[in-house]
Amino acid sequence: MSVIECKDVTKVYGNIAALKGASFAIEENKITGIIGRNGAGKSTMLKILAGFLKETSGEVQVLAEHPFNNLKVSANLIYVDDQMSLPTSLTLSEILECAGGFYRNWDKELAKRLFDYFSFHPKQRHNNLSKGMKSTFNMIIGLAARCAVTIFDEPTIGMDEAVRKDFYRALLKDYIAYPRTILLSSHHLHEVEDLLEDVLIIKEGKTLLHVPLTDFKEMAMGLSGDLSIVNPLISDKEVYHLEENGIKRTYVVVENNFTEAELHEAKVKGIDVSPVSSSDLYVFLTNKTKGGIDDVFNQG
Ligand SMILES: Nc1ncnc2c1ncn2[C@@H]1O[C@H](COP(=O)(O)OP(=O)(O)OP(=O)(O)O)[C@@H](O)[C@H]1O
Repeated sequence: MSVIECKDVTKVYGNIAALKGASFAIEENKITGIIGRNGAGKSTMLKILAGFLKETSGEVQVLAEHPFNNLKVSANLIYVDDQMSLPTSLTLSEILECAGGFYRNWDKELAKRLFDYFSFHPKQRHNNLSKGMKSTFNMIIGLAARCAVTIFDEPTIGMDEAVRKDFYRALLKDYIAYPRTILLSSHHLHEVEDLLEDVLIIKEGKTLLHVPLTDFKEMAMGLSGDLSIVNPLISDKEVYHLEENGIKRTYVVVENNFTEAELHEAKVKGIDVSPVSSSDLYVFLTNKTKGGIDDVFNQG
């Protein structure tokens, strides 16, 4: 069953089109990674799902309701980012108490255990926390709320390496014990891929791809060797990336629908065939322009 459905969703801010017709459906009780480069439209999309922003056009349904200013959606959904606005007059322990009154599945014990584990002081105030500590505290609220739809928008901003690892572990453990629909946005596929069931890639305001992570991992193959030999081998395949290494050598990343016979032929002809990591493929698919940073320094 789909918990979230978007059809042709657009969002325009002044003269900037942040979303240009995004369509996808998210199934219940899955962890989906919302992955995309800076400015791709991830936060805009997630804020629309959370009901904080209204789409400019298109259809959005969360828990079978239109989310904007919707009480059913806000009672069953939590959106966690680094700008979560929490009452400045309350101490951290008072904030946790209030959250307990708001979210009906609130796990007080879990919140307390995480609070102690990360060494927060009950009398501290959210405003005075460091960047990483704010993210950690927000994550505690996001996990303990146990909302049917839980959105973490780049939740690890500012967290050090050890805390990040703890966060991902806590998320996975709690999800296994209490399955729910979790959306986790990140620029870094490699950092979150062990957690994800599905990956939804947003590029320039549109959904580029929405597939199980296992499929994504096998989607591409890299071939490197003599250009004149590689070219005929890939003539019927979609090319995701092309790199010229020297006058005749090329490295090309293409869709992986090779037959055993084709792979054998490539190897016999001296072509190196290698798998492509999901994070490399993600970078290739989301590159804005052909070429790379080196081109900036090779002008003139
Ligand atoms: N409130 C706003 N007013 C005007 N433009 C905005 C606003 N919020 C976002 N944008 C623009 O919309 C586009 C998408 O931004 P968004 O924050 O959704 O992307 P993102 O994928 O979350 O980016 P990042 O990974 O860098 O956080 C960008 O061009 C951004 O500058």
